[in-house]
Amino acid sequence: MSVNTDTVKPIRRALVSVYDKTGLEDLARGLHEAGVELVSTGSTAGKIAAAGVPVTKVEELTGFPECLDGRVKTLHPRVHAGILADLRLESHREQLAELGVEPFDLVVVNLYPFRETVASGATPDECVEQIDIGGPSMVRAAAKNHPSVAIVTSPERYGDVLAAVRSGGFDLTARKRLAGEAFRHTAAYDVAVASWFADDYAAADDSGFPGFLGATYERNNVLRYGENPHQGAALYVDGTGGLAEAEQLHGKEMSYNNYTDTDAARRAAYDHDEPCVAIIKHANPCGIAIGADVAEAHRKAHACDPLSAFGGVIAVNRPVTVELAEQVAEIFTEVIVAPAYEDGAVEVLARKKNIRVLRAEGAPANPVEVKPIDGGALLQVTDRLQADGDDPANWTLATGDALSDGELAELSFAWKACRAVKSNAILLAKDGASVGVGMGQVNRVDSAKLAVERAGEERARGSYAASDAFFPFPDGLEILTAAGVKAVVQPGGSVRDELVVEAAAKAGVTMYFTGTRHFFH
Ligand SMILES: NC(=O)c1ncn([C@@H]2O[C@H](COP(=O)(O)O)[C@@H](O)[C@H]2O)c1NC=O
Repeated sequence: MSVNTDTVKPIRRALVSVYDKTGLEDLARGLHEAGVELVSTGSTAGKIAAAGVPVTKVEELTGFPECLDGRVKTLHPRVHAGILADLRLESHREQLAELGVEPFDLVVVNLYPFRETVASGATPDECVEQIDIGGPSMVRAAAKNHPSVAIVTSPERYGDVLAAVRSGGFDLTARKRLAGEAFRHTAAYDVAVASWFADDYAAADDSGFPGFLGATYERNNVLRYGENPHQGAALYVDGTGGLAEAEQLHGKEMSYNNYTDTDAARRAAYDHDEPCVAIIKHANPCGIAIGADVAEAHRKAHACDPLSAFGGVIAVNRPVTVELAEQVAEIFTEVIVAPAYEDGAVEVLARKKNIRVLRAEGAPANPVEVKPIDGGALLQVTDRLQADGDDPANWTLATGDALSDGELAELSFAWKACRAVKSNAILLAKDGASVGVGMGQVNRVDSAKLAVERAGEERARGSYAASDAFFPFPDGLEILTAAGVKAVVQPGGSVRDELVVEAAAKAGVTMYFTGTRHFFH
């Protein structure tokens, strides 16, 4: 970054008050060596002094002791006038001189660990005690007064501070950027506090939904474009890891559509406890399968619809083996995402220049989903196969012979895999693999036709069928029975269930009701 020497402001006096003392000693030493006078609070001053660096305690400056267990330390006009004086104004400079207050050129503050304290399961009183008051006041004051003061809120910036001090100070552009970072820091902090009050400590009702929805995201990177080339787009992260912060081990930059498909792929693959591979295009599975290992699961998933799998996004719920990598390297694939890669697997995948290889640990974990709508947002608890009806032990046999354990496992796989398909969804499965998927149709009959057509006569016969929602009429089901499916699982609950059950019985097909629906839009 080029420095504008006209606006560079030398740093002669610094106020340092930090909870996280990482890098503090080196910072203090560096500032002192550059001739900067240091003023500091309680244990920060203690650590600086212990490092052999001269430091003035805030209480010497204010003439008032730190009190109330640290609740009042820096909340004093001698501190805040020193931070807030606009040194461009003669009147402010004169008032400081009259009051005997010396200005600060640099403020270094980081805040009490409120979020971490809540996450540790601390008592409400302990959490409240970790709401920093004096720190944000100083940070906001210094950020507001960036024409005169530089504000630093992260130890990661200490290197920049020392470089700036040695070269004469920060210029206005740098001080503005630091002020922006500082306001983001306090804004995120306040959102965390307000959310804790709204979610937990002082929830307005027992609906389970907070009265206030606050979220803070940092821009991670600007993407080439959005869903289409005429739409600008960028990726933001919330600091919880997941796909948004996945490590890219190889390949071209991720696109907007790569992210949405990879998200859908991980959602699908992690629904299964067994080694699973999901191949996704336009957020729908063109193949999903479980296997003894991930290579077998991939072969089965790919066989579902090899034509559509071209240019797909693959999610794996186990480490990628070299065997799987060899298979994937043979097929044009946009993205592969997995929790880990065995030695040599990335090298095999990297033979293809364009495939994006991502490592994202753990299953998708967002407990709630927020969907923007015009003028607002919808929030819902994330669907994670958590309903009673997702366990075959709770299914009701609506008609036909009860399935054996092995057959029930097949039907259960179809039920889980069907959840990954956009509604209206019908999925046919055999041997732990999808063989025909009917997705995104505006009536269930067409979804059934699509699933049967994609499976082909041979694969449809004897397959296990799942429907994400009930059959409103027998017609959709009849497409499946005519194709010779062995069993069907569906939520049930239609006013015409009786007719649907009758049609299944007539065809000699076993049908289970789950009592649970899995719309996915
Ligand atoms: N109350 C105050 O006047 C006050 N002034 C600064 N602090 C915080 O005290 C911490 C540093 O304290 P110490 O130097 O004692 O470790 C910093 O995180 C700072 O944000 C304060 N603490 C909380 O509000």
